[in-house]
Amino acid sequence: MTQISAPRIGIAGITGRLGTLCAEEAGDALVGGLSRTADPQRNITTDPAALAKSCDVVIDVSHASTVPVHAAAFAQAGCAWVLGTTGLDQGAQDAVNAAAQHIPVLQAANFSPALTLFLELARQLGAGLPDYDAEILEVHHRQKLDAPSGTALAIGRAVAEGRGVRFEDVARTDQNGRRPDGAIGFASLRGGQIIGEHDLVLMAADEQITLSHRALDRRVFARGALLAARWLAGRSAGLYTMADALKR
Ligand SMILES: NC(=O)C1=CN([C@@H]2O[C@H](COP(=O)(O)OP(=O)(O)OC[C@H]3O[C@@H](n4cnc5c(N)ncnc54)[C@H](OP(=O)(O)O)[C@@H]3O)[C@@H](O)[C@H]2O)C=CC1
Ligand SMILES: O=C(O)C1=N[C@H](C(=O)O)C[C@H](O)C1
Repeated sequence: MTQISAPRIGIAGITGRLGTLCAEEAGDALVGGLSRTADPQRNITTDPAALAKSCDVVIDVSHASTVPVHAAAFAQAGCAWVLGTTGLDQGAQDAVNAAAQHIPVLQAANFSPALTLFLELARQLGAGLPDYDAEILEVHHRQKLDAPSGTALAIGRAVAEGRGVRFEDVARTDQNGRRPDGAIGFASLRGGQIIGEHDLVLMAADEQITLSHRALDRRVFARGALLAARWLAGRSAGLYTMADALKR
């Protein structure tokens, strides 16, 4: 691994809510971005291969449908990839895993430092309270496209991992019928301009515990994405997490 001291950064989804903030946080390190509409004056292209050639690392906060194409282009160019886009289907996730054989990829549904620690606490709660009913509630702005949020799914995976069960066997998004033992349930609310709220609730007959996170400023994600990009550029190929980047 050759750590790059001042990596050149590109942003996929640069015109979006989070992409705009990432561009601001990148400052002079920003090389350009990806959009469905090119803007040569800002070095915004529609071609992922062209962006990747001019960058050491791309922060990707765009749309799940772009993931397979980005995976192939960035792997081909040898460009590091910080992937924050959520709503990936299994095909897109397979493309991410394949790219990580060739380039360093840091995938995080949530770039917040506190939320990253939340995942570790969720794992511990899952392990320590294996028989409690686990429910995850997430609330987001009215424009959000995917549900449950990527973060909610990551919290659910952490609880399942703590319990030593396959997430796919216990995840429950449909609340109809009697609650199966061991299920990990999800509920989503959409409205207003809520930046991102996540609660993990573990319930027994005689007590309950709630772990809560509230994003108060979307910039927390942008700052985390930049930290991840600077940490990732120049690393060996592999699939990394936000927890890796935050290790002291
Ligand atoms: N990891 C994290 O911490 C966080 C992750 N996210 C995730 O980042 C992603 C972007 O979020 P956000 O910035 O709020 O979203 P926006 O919709 O504001 O931005 C996404 C951008 O992606 C581009 N895009 C490319 N292809 C498509 C497509 N088919 N449909 C829609 N947009 C497309 C659009 O740019 P153009 O029109 O110029 O092509 C758009 O502006 C989401 O998946 C979200 O869940 C969000 C917050 C935090
Ligand atoms: O779309 C958003 O806004 C957010 N998406 C991420 C997710 O799906 O978990 C992270 C954050 O909650 C904001």
